[in-house]
Formats: sequence, C-alpha cells, structure tokens
Amino acid sequence: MPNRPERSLAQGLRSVPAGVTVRVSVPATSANLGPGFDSMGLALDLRDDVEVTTVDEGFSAVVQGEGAGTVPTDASHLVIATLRGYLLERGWKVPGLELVATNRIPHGRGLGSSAAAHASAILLADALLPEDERASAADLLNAASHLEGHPDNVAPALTGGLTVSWEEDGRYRSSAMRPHPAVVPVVAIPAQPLSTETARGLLPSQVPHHVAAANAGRVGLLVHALTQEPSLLLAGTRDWLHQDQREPAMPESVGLVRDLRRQGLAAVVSGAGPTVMVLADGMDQAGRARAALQAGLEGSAQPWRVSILPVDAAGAKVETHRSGQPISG
Ligand SMILES: Nc1ncnc2c1ncn2[C@@H]1O[C@H](COP(=O)(O)OP(=O)(O)O)[C@@H](O)[C@H]1O
Ligand SMILES: N[C@@H](CCOP(=O)(O)O)C(=O)O
Repeated sequence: MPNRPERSLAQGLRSVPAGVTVRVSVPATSANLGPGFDSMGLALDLRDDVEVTTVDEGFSAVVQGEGAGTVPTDASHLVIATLRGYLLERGWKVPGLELVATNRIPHGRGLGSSAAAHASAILLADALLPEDERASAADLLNAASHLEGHPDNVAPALTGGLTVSWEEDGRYRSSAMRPHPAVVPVVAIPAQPLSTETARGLLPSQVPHHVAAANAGRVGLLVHALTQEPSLLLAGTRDWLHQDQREPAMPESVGLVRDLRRQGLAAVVSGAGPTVMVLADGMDQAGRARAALQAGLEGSAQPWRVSILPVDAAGAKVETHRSGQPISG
C-alpha cells in the first residue's frame, strides 16, 4: 500500500514515506505588549511560508528573504532540526527532507521569527504524520512553546489575533481574543538585531511586590483596552517589568518608546526588542504615530523601516500533499 509507514526494527521508529509535501504559513507576532511579559501576544500581517518534501535521503534547505545567506541550509536549519526532534519524540523518523523557506519576518527584531520557525516545524512534523497520529491544537501549542521557552509568541502565531497564555503544571495553554477593530499596530524595525537570549539575560531574577502588583493591574487594563476600549491603550501598555531593564541593549528603542508615550501614543518595545511598536487607536492616530516614529528616528545612525502592520486574524495555515493527491487544508 503506497505511503504506509514502515517500522524500523533497528530503532523501533516508524518512518514517514518519501514523496509527501507539506506547507505552512505562520505570521509574525509581537509579544508582551507592554506589561504582559511572557503572556500577551498579537499576530501581525507578515508571514513566513515553509514547504518541506520528504525524500529518500539528505537534509537541505533553500532560504529566500530574511535569513538568506545567514541561517544554515543543512540538517542544522532550525526548522529541519526541530521537526526531526519532534518526530523522534513521537516515535517517528524521516529519511530525508528538502525545505524551501520564504521568510518575511526579520530575525532578532522582536517580531517572533524564532517562534514562527518553531511553530512551523511542529505543524509541518504533525502534518507529515498519518491522520490518526496527529496531535491536538493544545498539544501543538504546548510543544512549540516549550521549544521557544515561553508561549507568548507561539500562541498568536498559531491562532492569530490577540492571545493571553499561561503555564500550569509544566504545560502551556492559551486563550485567543479578537482585538477591537480600531487597534492599528505601527512598527519601527531597526536594521540592527538583538537576540532574545541577550535581552532576557538583562532581566532581574526578582522584583519588588509593588512592581509586580502594578504590572498585573495594567495587564488587566490592557486586555480591556485591546478588546473593548482602545482609548485606554496608553495606560494599558505601561510596563515596569522589562523594558527599562533592557535599555542598555537597545537605548535608542527604549528612548523612542518614552518619547512617543510622552506624546500620548501607546508605544512599547515589541517582544524582546529592538523593534518599537505603537498600538494606535484608529487610522488617524496610526498616521500620527507613523509620522512621530519617523521624526523621532531622524538622525539615527541606522536605517529603520516604519510601517503600519495590521493585526493578523488567521494564524497558522497548513496544507498537505501526499503522492499525487491534491493539496488539502
Ligand atoms: N525562519 C528561520 N529559519 C531559521 N532560523 C531562524 C528562523 N527564524 C529565526 N531563526 C533563528 O532564530 C534567531 C532569532 O531568534 P530570536 O533571537 O529569538 O529573535 P526573534 O525576536 O526574531 O524571535 C535567528 O538569528 C536565527 O538563528
Ligand atoms: N516575552 C519574551 C518575548 C520575546 O519575543 P521575541 O519576538 O523577541 O522573540 C521576551 O520579552 O523575552
């Protein structure tokens, strides 16, 4: 029977057959949104598209767009390595893979590129398995979040929209909400990257009780502002937990956030930075935010890309193609 997995007696692993193609499209995400450190996230309308085809042997990647020329193109490519690791955990192996990535999410800018890569790998691996072996959406979220180390990017990348995520007994969970249609994200993306690992290394291991309490209050307000009352976004995006602490690694970004907030705009550091994002209340304010970002960046030593980046409501999309059959969603 074509495409039936074979048992590898040597390793006790079942093998995904050659000739299966799966595609995934995953959006960029902005995590934290001010006070919601490691919990809040928003999907943005900018996508990485990744296709893998199983082959008889060898692991290779063709990378177009962001990361081309810098990320590995062999078995150590993040998506290939993650996909194989996940299959192994599930008791499966793949003899070889050809991967084609069309990347639009810039790397190391706080827009969730590594979360998109981890989510892509888990979704692709899952789609390579027979239907009766597929994991639930909750299990996929949990697996990808563990790989990323925190769920705030992975959750909106999978579901789209606005998410709040949490961890309970070692398992990551998330709930998705529809942001108010007036909310318009405006981003300023610098040329110079900053790794999330470096930015996380700047955070203190403890904070005073009153700081934790103040941030918790603003997260509650943030959910209300993002879903019901965008006029409260400036107050709802106030943070004391991580943005100032990371200033040494991105002084320009944190200074810009302060400057914009003094002008009444709900500016935040996107994820671990250094991208700056304004959550504008309507298109008029989004236009003012774009102009304020451009003015604030005049004279910067590096180029910045300033643009409106609308909310993505769709989240991740997966397509599978098995030996001559049409692609199915
Ligand atoms: N699509 C991808 N393909 C391969 N590697 C990737 C991809 N996206 C991210 N990475 C890896 O993750 C790193 C960026 O991760 P990180 O520092 O967490 O920043 P980000 O805020 O973009 O997620 C890149 O430098 C690269 O090594
Ligand atoms: N909560 C994390 C979010 C990291 O997001 P990224 O897009 O920068 O990877 C953090 O702030 O460290």
